[in-house]
Amino acid sequence: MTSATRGPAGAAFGEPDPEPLTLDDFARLARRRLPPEVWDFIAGGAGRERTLAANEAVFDAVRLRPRALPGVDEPDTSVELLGVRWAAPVGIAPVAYHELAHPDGEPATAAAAGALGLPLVVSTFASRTLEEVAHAASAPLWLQLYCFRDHGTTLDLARRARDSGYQALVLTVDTPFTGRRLRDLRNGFAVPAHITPANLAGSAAAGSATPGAHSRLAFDRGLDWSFVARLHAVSGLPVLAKGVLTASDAEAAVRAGVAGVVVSNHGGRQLDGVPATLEALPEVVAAVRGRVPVLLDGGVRTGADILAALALGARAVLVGRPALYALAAGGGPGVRRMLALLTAEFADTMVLTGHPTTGTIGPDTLSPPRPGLPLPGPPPPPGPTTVPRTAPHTDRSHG
Ligand SMILES: Cc1cc2nc3c(=O)[nH]c(=O)nc-3n(C[C@H](O)[C@H](O)[C@H](O)COP(=O)(O)O)c2cc1C
Ligand SMILES: CCCCC(=O)C(=O)O
Repeated sequence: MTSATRGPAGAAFGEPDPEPLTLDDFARLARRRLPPEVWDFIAGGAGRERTLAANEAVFDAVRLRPRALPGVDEPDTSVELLGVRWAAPVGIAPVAYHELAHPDGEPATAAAAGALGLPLVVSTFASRTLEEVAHAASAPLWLQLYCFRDHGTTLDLARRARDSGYQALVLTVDTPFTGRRLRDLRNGFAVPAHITPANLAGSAAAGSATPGAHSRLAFDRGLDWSFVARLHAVSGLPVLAKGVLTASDAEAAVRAGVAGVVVSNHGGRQLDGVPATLEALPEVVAAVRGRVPVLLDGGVRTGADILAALALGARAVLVGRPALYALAAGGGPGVRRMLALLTAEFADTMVLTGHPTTGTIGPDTLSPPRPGLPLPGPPPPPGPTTVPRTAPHTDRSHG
């Protein structure tokens, strides 16, 4: 990454920004524009940031198998998720506080994603109300949920999502509290006072501007898998689990009735030292055995990365930081351009590997792992998995 005083491609500070051609270009532009502590909050990870680095490094180590004279004219990049067609197998991951990147916030992101027929997962910590985001959207919206100690707050969000036309809920299962993010601790990072979690206004969970401290006070650490059924019961919406990295958690999620699993390490922001998501994907895909779709997020930065994730069994991927970087670099039009670049790269990669549709992308699209490279191996053989017992279905609300 270039320093804050150098522009993309080494342009000296003060020169006009060149047109971004890659997602990495958007990151460089964002870094120049954002206050350093906001950049650190977005870009950073937990602990020594080993998992954060691994997410991209494992994608970088993938080697694709090309197809000579592929005979593919216009590939069909679309996929179907929960009965709905996405224009390409990529959506925007739930990311808190889009207003940190640009005052237009989540509605701008939603409009950009909608223009390309791609979904947006709205965060519990969105800086605009979920109703306002729905108003700006024209492609599927899902709502990500954290479960607060006051379950009523979370269940209300689920009902509001249903009433506003959201098509699914995404329960984040890797965050009993936010991880130890050393950059934020060193910077004393707090969300600026004018940016608030709009959907929590007036609730007991509205809390403080310091995400780490707030999560330790407000999130329900006693949550168990029975909450999946509870969310479905109050909203009627399909519920996906986000933050699954192992076969046993995948099995627990499927038994709890999820409609999908998102292989995620929260962008390296939770437990430092866990595998890169592409490494974890084969184990989860093998455990899920096709019962529900598997998505992946973490480190996806090119169209080839999307292809690699699909080759190893993901139905679709989500991008997190690139959305905020593009928003910082160019508002809604920036996000639109970022998504257009990513999907165009993916379409090119489909042609060059000989795939007319996403359905044919399989493991034979990748070269086998080479010794010494951190590449995902073949999925482990199916076998018994240890599943934590799901607690009886009780209402655990405290208020
Ligand atoms: C600034 C920031 C805020 C995030 N906020 C949330 C959130 O509110 N809920 C959630 O489930 N995940 C959140 N995530 C994690 C993302 O959903 C996603 O897992 C991760 O960013 C994917 O990795 P990528 O950024 O490398 O694409 C956040 C990530 C970032 C960078
Ligand atoms: C309490 C805000 C949590 C946002 C989040 O999930 C993240 O920063 O990774």
